[in-house]
Amino acid sequence: MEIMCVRSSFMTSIRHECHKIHAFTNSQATVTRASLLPDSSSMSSSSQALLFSNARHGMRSLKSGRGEWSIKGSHSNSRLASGRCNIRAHASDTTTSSENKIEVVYNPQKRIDELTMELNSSSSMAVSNLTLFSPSKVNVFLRITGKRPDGYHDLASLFHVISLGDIIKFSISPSTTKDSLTTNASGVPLDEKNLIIKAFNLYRRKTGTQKYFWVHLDKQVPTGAGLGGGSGNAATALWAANQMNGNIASEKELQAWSAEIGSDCPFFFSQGAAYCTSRGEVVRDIAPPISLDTPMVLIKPKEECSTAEVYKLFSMERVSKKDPEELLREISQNGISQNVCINDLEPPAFEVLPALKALKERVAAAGRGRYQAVFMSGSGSTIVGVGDSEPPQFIYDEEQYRDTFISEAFFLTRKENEWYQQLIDNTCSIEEKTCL
Ligand SMILES: C[C@](O)(CO)[C@H](O)COP(=O)(O)OP(=O)(O)OC[C@H]1O[C@@H](n2ccc(N)nc2=O)[C@H](O)[C@@H]1O
Ligand SMILES: Nc1ncnc2c1ncn2[C@@H]1O[C@H](COP(=O)(O)OP(=O)(O)OP(=O)(O)O)[C@@H](O)[C@H]1O
Repeated sequence: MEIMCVRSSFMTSIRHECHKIHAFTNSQATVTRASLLPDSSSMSSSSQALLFSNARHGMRSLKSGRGEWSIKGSHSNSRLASGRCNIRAHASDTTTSSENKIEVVYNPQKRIDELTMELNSSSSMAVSNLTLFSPSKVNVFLRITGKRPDGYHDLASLFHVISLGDIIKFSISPSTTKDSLTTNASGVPLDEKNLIIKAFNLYRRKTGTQKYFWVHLDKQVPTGAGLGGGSGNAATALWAANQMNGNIASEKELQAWSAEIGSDCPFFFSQGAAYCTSRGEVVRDIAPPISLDTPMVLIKPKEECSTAEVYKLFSMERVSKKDPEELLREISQNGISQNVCINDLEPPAFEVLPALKALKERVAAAGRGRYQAVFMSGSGSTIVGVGDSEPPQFIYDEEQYRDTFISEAFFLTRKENEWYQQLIDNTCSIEEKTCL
């Protein structure tokens, strides 16, 4: 018997599946012993800890008066990149003389595939509640190739979705006149200026639909960070509105419409890695050029960078001469390196925020040999170190960096007809890498 669960609802699933074990062994008998044997050798220690703790909760909640559930296995401290989440569980019914063992293999990716198929087969049915992960992005390189008459700049950039993201809960509102938005974050507008509300207005205008929404935005991505958090929210809201209206628009239509909200929005309708040109809205999907299990650290000082202000200070005299197509080829063939991670917005951003230049230089110097590349994302103010999930020690030690935002992240992709999924415990899994 093979039973699978989705990682994000691991605890619920394990409870459910343990009930099945119970029923399978003997519906009258009390299952008195079960053990979980995680395939721990291939999991990172943080994933193991989480699985062990969730498993314990699941088991405890099942424990009958006389029953005893236990978990076997031990944590390994080694941090291993490939995070298979298969777990083998043996349940035995010791009220009978024979040991009745069942193997339960938790294969999260298979479960995700299964759920996706279910969703696809009912894709014309509108849902009334939806919770989605809204990821952010980094610009692995960002070349500015010209100034346009409309005030925007032409760019050529390798964008990649990353695992740092917000959680957004959507439901259909009884209102026929307005959307309602709440959030945990201060400083994020809750009115028509919010990119989520802009996305709903756009969706209704384009499709002629009349549904209004209740939304709660649980913000984890800092604003003014060059991580496109707001743009990701807008793309996620368009996706949600479409789901809640029976998927009447195609992904391509959502992508094209989203350019009216912001230059970064259409990218989120790629599958996670894309070469973007024009003002950012011309999106060419590419195979992820960097291994998805490559860790990175995001370091953002408390000061924000305004995108408009950075572009205002930009000058074509300070740009790199490297051909962006060449940069893309190099990274696809040889992987990420400091040479390819060029961001033409660094000079103007460092003018807006002089301390950012020093931060980038210090991270690069302190992490030499540790990070394959250190660069600024978008218009700043996030500095990204690729190759390690920890910042250099001075970030923790020095008073000036006390309110610095620090997060580990991984590169992330999605499948067609599916939205991005949150990585459990922010840990990359090998299944996600092979499902591309
Ligand atoms: C820096 C990047 O994040 C790189 O991905 C993007 O270029 C910015 O994209 P975004 O935040 O979606 O930007 P938008 O909301 O479209 O534009 C904000 C402001 O940035 C400037 N802007 C933006 C994009 C672009 N290609 N050229 C520009 O000059 C414009 O002054 C614009 O008024
Ligand atoms: N849903 C939203 N989430 C965050 N900010 C929003 C949202 N809607 C509107 N905003 C406004 O947009 C500003 C920029 O936020 P955002 O997180 O997109 O910045 P960013 O990371 O610099 O984006 P980009 O990389 O696209 O330049 C915020 O200061 C906020 O006032």
